[in-house]
Amino acid sequence: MTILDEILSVKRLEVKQLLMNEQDVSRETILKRPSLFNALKDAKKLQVIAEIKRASPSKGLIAEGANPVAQANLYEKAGAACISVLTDSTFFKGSMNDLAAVAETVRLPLLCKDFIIHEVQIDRAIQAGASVVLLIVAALDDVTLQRLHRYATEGGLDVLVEVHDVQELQRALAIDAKIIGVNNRDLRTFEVDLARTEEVAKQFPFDEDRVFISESGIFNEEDARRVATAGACAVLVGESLMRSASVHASIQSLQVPKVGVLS
Ligand SMILES: O=C(O)c1ccccc1NCC(=O)[C@H](O)[C@H](O)COP(=O)(O)O
Repeated sequence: MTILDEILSVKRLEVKQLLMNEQDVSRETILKRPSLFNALKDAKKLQVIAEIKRASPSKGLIAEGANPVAQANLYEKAGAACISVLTDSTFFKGSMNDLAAVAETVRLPLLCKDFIIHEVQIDRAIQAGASVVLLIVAALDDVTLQRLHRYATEGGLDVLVEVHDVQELQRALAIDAKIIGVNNRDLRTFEVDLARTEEVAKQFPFDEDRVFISESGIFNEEDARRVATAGACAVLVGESLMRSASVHASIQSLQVPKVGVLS
């Protein structure tokens, strides 16, 4: 059993619980946030999606006592383009309360980073103030992927569709995903390799309608330059920012010039 299988079995139980309380769920959101797609598309420099990450299956505790609101404020002041909040509690020690608290303070696009398998989780993300949700291709069959993508888009959300290889990229393109991220972390071995971004980039249809993001294992300017050279317009960064002594300096160092891939 892979870690993703383990996580998904917990998510199925969580969804059952959420559905028992479904009458509480509305798709109301309080604040309209800027579009993540536009923020990434128009920027001249590599953009940073800065993640609030207390712990992870691969690294254990990273910053257990971190205050998500204080961290999000640091990210916003340092020039992050989007804040990502890990809301899973079992494996990442996050929560929907973290997301809701961050939503009250920052005005940036806000990503609910979880393992979404059902519409009810999207409703909860909207309710907590998210403007972006993550759909992981490896976690979903094609029909469910398309259904959840449409549901989130119709709910006014941006959707980050995560892939690990070229096959998954083709599945993301088949549903016309606009924001596609390559996760550099192998969810079976936890091995991180930025070559994943480079491999997928070779088959990525760079055009005005799509943005390409590199996720995981970005620690320094050299990493940022490498994925920017491959065509990424943004990086999603958790651990290195959570451990950074100067979030401002770290984020600034990742904002390297974007490399034009459009012909
Ligand atoms: O981080 C993990 O160990 C992990 C394990 C299994 C599934 C997902 C996992 N991480 C989620 C993420 O996508 C990362 O938090 C995100 O890309 C940031 O990665 P990093 O900068 O390496 O912390």
